[in-house]
Amino acid sequence: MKISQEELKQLVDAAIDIKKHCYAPYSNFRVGAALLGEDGKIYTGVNVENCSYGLTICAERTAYTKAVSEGCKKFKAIVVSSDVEDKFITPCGACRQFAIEFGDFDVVCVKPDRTMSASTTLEMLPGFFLELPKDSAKN
Ligand SMILES: O=c1ccn([C@H]2C[C@H](O)[C@@H](CO)O2)c(=O)[nH]1
Repeated sequence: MKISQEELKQLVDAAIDIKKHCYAPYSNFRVGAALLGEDGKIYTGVNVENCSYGLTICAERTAYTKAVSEGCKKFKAIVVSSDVEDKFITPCGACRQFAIEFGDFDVVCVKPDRTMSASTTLEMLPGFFLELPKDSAKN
């Protein structure tokens, strides 16, 4: 992992704490995410569900969207937290594709007891699709 133990601890704390803001009345499945930008800031996110179920946005994509809209597009790591105690909950396919758009960085899944499983965006989506527009450096 490229981040320090102190950064990891802060991300784990934030990912667990932010679950209190989840809006998951349909699944009752809470997910919290904490994303560390290369700007040093932590961008958190929660899953936000909708009565039209397919409109639901995952915690991870909430965090990426918050970061980008606040001017940060480069990331060091994301920590994903759920309430599931007996296995690690890993990002869904949509969140993996959303993440790889922003390059290769650490992805850490954490259980309520703070045990962790570490991976990277690249490991999680081999053979990914990515076609950046030619003038993407400007954006
Ligand atoms: O990586 C994931 C997978 C699922 N969910 C959310 C979506 C939905 O609200 C609930 C159950 O799928 O969990 C996330 O936030 N992140």
